[in-house]
Order: sequence, then structure tokens, then C-alpha cells
Amino acid sequence: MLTALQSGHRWPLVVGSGRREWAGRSGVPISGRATDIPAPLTGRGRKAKTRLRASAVGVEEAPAEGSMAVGDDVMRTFLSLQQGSDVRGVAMDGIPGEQVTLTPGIVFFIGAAFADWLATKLSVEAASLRVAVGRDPRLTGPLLRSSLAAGMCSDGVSMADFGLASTPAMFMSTIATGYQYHGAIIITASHLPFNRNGLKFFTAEGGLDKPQIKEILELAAQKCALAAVNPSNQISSTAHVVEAALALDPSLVQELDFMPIYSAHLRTIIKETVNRDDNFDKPLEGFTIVVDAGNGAGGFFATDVLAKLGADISGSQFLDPDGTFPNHMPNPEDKEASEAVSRAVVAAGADLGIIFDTDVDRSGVVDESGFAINSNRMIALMSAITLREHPGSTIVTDSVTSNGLAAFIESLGGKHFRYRRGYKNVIGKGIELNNKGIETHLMMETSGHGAVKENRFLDDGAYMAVQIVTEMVRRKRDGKAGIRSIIQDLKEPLEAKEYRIKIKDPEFKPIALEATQRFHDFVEGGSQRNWQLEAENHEGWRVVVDEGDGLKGWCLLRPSIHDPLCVLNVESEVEGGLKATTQQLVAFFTTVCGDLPLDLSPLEAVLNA
Ligand SMILES: O=P(O)(O)OC[C@H]1O[C@H](O)[C@H](O)[C@@H](O)[C@@H]1O
Repeated sequence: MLTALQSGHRWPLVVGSGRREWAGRSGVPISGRATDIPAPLTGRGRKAKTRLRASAVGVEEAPAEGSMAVGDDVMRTFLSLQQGSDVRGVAMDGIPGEQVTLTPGIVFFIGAAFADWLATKLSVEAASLRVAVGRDPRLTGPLLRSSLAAGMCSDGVSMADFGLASTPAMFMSTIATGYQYHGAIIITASHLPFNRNGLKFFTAEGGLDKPQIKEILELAAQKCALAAVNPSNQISSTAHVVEAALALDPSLVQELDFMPIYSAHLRTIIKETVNRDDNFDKPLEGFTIVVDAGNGAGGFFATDVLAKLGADISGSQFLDPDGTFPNHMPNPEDKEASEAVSRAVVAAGADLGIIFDTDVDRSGVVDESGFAINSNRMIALMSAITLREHPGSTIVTDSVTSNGLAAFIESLGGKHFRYRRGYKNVIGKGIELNNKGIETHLMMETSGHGAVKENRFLDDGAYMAVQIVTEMVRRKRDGKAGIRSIIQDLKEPLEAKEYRIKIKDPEFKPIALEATQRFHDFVEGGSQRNWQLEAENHEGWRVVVDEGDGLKGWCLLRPSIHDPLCVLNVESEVEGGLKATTQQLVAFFTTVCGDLPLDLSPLEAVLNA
């Protein structure tokens, strides 16, 4: 791959060759020598490309946009790909029963729609737009990247292809001085199986939200209908995509190796935070850190961040990108993944272990003894670090955080704001609270997604890891106990379980909502005397379970954000409490939801154990 320098661009790539400006930890640019860098791929002055028209791709011209009703099937096909604020779908065969839904043809139209959407939003001609695209190592990434490029370029947009990249780096490319792409897209399906893929979109304002994704999908469906309506209203646009792609100007796409820029940014933060008197440039010398990237995109953190700062990373594993994920899924929540990194830390005698999800917007850590710090523990650790710097701050979390975590945050003088599941919801709530004058510095989910105010509310697993690395180094340097000691007062639930209840119907969303509503009504009806509904709707309902002797457990039922599932979390403070609450829940499902196509086998398995 050509780097920007090799390909003739004049912008410096590496911080070391003249420090450049970055939006720094305080949100204020970390300044360096001011360089007047020409914006890459400006497209300015380029003739606007003719929009893709149905006639240009050899199908009959459809009625003008706006005047036609898009076929229901077409619209449904596109909208069904929305999962929260992401686009996700099955991108290749390989898992029995899973049909491909995210085809190159569909991605082509999404690319064209994003170009139009962005042009309208920024009031910039599409032919002047510059968009960066990166991908995780999934097998379907390269073809989908090409389709996306073809779609955007059919509108005259210039695209920088970053190749393998992390999600947070894509956002960074929209704000980093000298780059400032109008938009950025990552092709990823995070921790989902190898056959899935998806898209996340960014502008300099952050990740696009749910309504914006819906707008783009609607626009894409309209474009598809214009270009390729056939009598049965089915989408079979691959041929048109190929024709359109053949007509494109290839110079609109250029490769650019952006990850070194992002890594240099992280290295700068570590150097400045550790501020090692004797060795400013190699603050990690003498430390052994294990990274488990699970064959996702996170290997750069070991080789390009930690090793370059002097850390011994030789015990790291699964750093090579491999879209078949042959070792374990890159997912800090996954038990197998967490155990794998714990073993590696112990084997290497490391000071710390770090695990990332596929696109590096989530992370978890393992201390020197192999003790996993993820989920509630990770939030507790980050809360303690945050509250030290920002006493009294509010911390927003998702809905399934433990009672122990709430008590821990409050014991440190923080305010816990428990909100919905979904990182966009959690981060969005934090931004909203700050806008209302309520100081909120950390927003974090049990899934390992986390954002801090000083890092522009960017959801960044690598930034979280940077904070923990620097904490670990400073504690060791000051002769303090390891990072686990920071969360020694975090009370863990005695018993806890997440049930993922399959919905056996392709039209699963209304069923999940129906089950959730019935749960609400059932609890409100008061038939379970020890259950008390919490007032707040967390996109599901959380119930306090009185377990006697002043002990309180809880359970929460909600629709899954991405999958055809109802998700049920249960926590208990008493021995056998998990089973007791599960029994009550089974009673709810069998008496009140008997007509819904739900697979209750995970609950039954616990009762029969
Ligand atoms: O609703 P679920 O199936 O539990 O998945 C929910 C999770 O999905 C992804 O991992 C998102 O990135 C998270 O923000 C979200 O919390």
C-alpha cells in the first residue's frame, strides 16, 4: 500500500517529524509546529460527476425521485439493516440458515446515499466532499469497501481508503488537523460472527445517530428503486453496480495509511501523562504488557503504541488480522477471550493484559495476576480514575450495571446515572447532561464501550487502555499496589446471569417489544410480591427483587439492540437467588407470553441444573 508520502501528498504522516495539532485530552489541540497542510483530496475545482441514473446503468428509467413510492419490499430490505446507530447484516454465506442481507449492491446504494446526505448536511457539493473509509479484517471487507467507494464516487466524492483501521481512528480522521475528512465510515460488525458485516458513519460531530442512519437507508432505498426497479420489486442490483463501477474515475480513491498517525497520537498521550523524568520517550521501558487483539484490528496497539514506548510485548497474542477469527472472537465480554488473555498474562509474567474487540472501540484489561477487569469492574476502575481527576462528576452507564457498581461510584463521591443499553445512548446522555450543566466526565457500558469528555466523547477502547496503562505505570513507579486494589471495595453480586432468549420469528422486533410491555404490566400488576418495578424505562424494565434481610437483587428484560433476542439479566445477593428469580421469570413467560415464539431453553437449563 502506498503511504500518503509515497503517493505524493505533502502532509506529514508522523508526529515525530514536527509535532502536529491534535484535539488533545482537554479537548484543546495539543499543539506542535503549526504546519499549513493542504487538505488531501480536496476535489475542489473538479467537475461535479453526473449522478448515477437508471438509464446510465442500462435499466428503464423510473419516475423522478420524490414522485415515486418506493416499493415496500425495497424500503423494508434497507431499513431492516439498521441496528441502533449502525448498519449491520449478513454479508456472506457460511452459517446455516443465515441469508445474505448486506450485499455489495446494497452497500453501493448506501455509499451513494451517504454522499448525498453529507452534501446536504454540510451544504457542500458532493464533488467537493472527502470521505475516509476503513475496515476491520472481515473477509467481506474488501468487496464491500469497493462497493461503498463505487457508490460514493458515482456522486463525485473523493475517498481515502485507510485499509485496516479502528473505529475510533476513523472519527479522528474527521478532526485531525491536516486531514479533517468531511465524513468517515468503518466497515465492521464488531464482535459478531465472521459472516456478518456492517457500517458505522462519522462526521466531525461524532457518530451518526439512529434517525440519521434511518435517513441514509431511506435515501439508499430510493436510489435503488430509481436505478433498479424490477417487476417483483426485488433488489438484484449487482449488475448495475458493476456497470457503474466500470464507469467510475479511479483517481477518486486513494490509499492512505492513517493508523500510524492515530498511534502517534496515543503515544504522545502516554508520554505526556507518565512524564518519566529519566526516560520521557520510552516511558514503558521495564514493563511487560500483553495485548490480545483476537485477530481483529487492535494489533497496532501492541506494535505501534506500546512497543515503540519501550514495553515488552512479546507475550501478546492474536495480533495478526484474520477475518475468520480462528482463536476466539475479539470481545472483552466473551468468557473464552477473557480467559485466553488471563492465561497469556500469567504465562508472560506481565504487568498488564489488554483485550480489544474487533474494531477497537471496546477494551477490557487483566491485572498482573490474571484477574479480569471487564464489565462492572472496568467501569469501576475507570470511575475511580475519573473521579480522582473530577471529584463529584456524574458517571453514565448502561442499564445492566450492578447495584455494587452504583454503591462504589457513590462511595467515591460520584453520581451514578444508570441509563439505557447501547453505547450511543449512554454517550448521548452524557453529552446531554453536560449541556445542561451537569458535569459528566465518563460514560461507559458493561460491554466495554467507554467515552470520556476530555477525548471529545469519543467511544474509544484504545483511549481507555491508554488511561489504564498510564495508571498502572504510575502506581508501580510510586510503589503502590496494582490496579486491582483500586476496585477492592467493589461489591460483586453473589450470583448473576444474562439469558439471551431467541425469538423464533424473522419479524422479531415487535415480538421483543410486546414481551417487554407484558413484563412491565405483569410486574405492575403486583402478582410477584417481592418484585418492585423501577420508574425509569431503560428500553426495557428493571425490577428490584426483595430477597429478604434487607438484601436486594434485580432483573431486567429488554429487546436486544442487534439480534432477534430478548435479553434478560438477573443478579442476586443470596445463595440460590438466581434460581428463585429465574423460576418466577419462567412463570411469567409461560403464563403471560405462551403465545409468543420465544425459546426459553436457557432459563430451563438453569432450573434443571
Ligand atoms: O442488545 P445486545 O444484544 O445485548 O447488544 C447490545 C450491545 O451491542 C453492541 O455490542 C453495541 O456496541 C453495544 O453498545 C450494545 O450494548
